[in-house]
Amino acid sequence: MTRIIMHGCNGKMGQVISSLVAENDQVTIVAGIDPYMGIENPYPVFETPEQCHVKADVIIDFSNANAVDAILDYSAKTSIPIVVCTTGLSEDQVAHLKAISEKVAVLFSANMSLGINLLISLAQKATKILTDANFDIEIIEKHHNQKVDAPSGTALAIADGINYTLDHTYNYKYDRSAERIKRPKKEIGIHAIRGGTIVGEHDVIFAGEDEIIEINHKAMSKRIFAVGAVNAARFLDGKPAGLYNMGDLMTF
Ligand SMILES: NC(=O)C1=CN([C@@H]2O[C@H](COP(=O)(O)OP(=O)(O)OC[C@H]3O[C@@H](n4cnc5c(N)ncnc54)[C@H](OP(=O)(O)O)[C@@H]3O)[C@@H](O)[C@H]2O)C=CC1
Ligand SMILES: O=C(O)C1=N[C@H](C(=O)O)C[C@H](O)C1
Repeated sequence: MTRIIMHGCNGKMGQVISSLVAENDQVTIVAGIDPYMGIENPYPVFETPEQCHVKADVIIDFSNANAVDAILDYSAKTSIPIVVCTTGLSEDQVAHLKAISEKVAVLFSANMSLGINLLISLAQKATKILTDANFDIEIIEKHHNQKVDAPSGTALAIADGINYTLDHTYNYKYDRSAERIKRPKKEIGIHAIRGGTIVGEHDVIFAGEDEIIEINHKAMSKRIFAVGAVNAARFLDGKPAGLYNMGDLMTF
C-alpha cells in the first residue's frame, strides 16, 4: 500500500485524485496540504508542509508554482519521494527540483497522460524527416479559463522534446505581433488559447509546401492525469534518489 501526501488536495486535480484513490486499494491518501480549507476530506489537511508530520511513502503535487519550492524542501528534508505535476515553474525552480533529486526520488512531468507522452514520441519521430523536408513546426494548446500559466507546461514539453531531436537549435516564438518579418526556419511557434471548460488540447502542426501533418491530443477529462499521477506515485515508492519522468513508466 502506497501512502500519499496530496499537495494541493483541495484543488481540481487534488479532488479528482482523492476520488480515484478512494476506489484503489493499492494506494491511500494519509494527509493533504492546502491553504484552502473549505472542503471535507477523509484525511487530515494541513495549511503548510511544516505542519504535516504524517508518515508517507510519496508526495503528489498538483498545486501552484508559488507553492512548489516549499514542498520540494519538505520532500528533501523528510526524504519522501515526490511526483511534481504543477506547471509554470521557473528555470530556478526546475534547478531546485534537479538539486533535490540528488537526495530523494523526484518524478517531474507536465503531463501525466499516456496519450501526450506517446504524442511527444511521435512528434520526435516526425521532426527529423519533416524539418529536413523544410516543414515548419507550430504548437497550439487550448485550456479552460481557470488556468493561470501560459503556454501550458505540456506545450513546452512537446517543444523541448522536438528541439532535443534538433540538437536544441530551434528558438521558441510566443508572439508574432511585435515584428514585421517572415517566419525564420529554425523556430517553433507556441500559441495558447483559453476558454470555458476545455480540459486540455494540444496540436502539433508540421506545415510543408502544399501538405500539412498534424498530431493532436484531446483530454476528455482530468481523470487521465490523475491515473498517471497515481501510477507515478506507485512507481516512485521505494525508488532511490534521482530524476525520473513518465518515460520511465512507459515504453513506446
Ligand atoms: N502534469 C499534469 O498532467 C497536469 C498538471 N496540472 C497542473 O497542476 C496544477 C494544479 O492544477 P489544478 O488542480 O487544475 O489547479 P487548482 O487551482 O484547482 O488547484 C491548485 C490547488 O493548490 C492550492 N494551493 C495554492 N497554494 C498552495 C500552497 N502554498 N500549498 C498547497 N496548496 C496550494 C490551491 O489553493 P487556492 O485555490 O486557495 O490557491 C488549490 O487548492 C497546475 O499547475 C496545472 O497546470 C493540471 C493537470 C494535469
Ligand atoms: O492546467 C491544466 O488544466 C493542465 N495543465 C497541464 C499543462 O500546463 O500542460 C496539463 C494539462 O494539459 C492540464
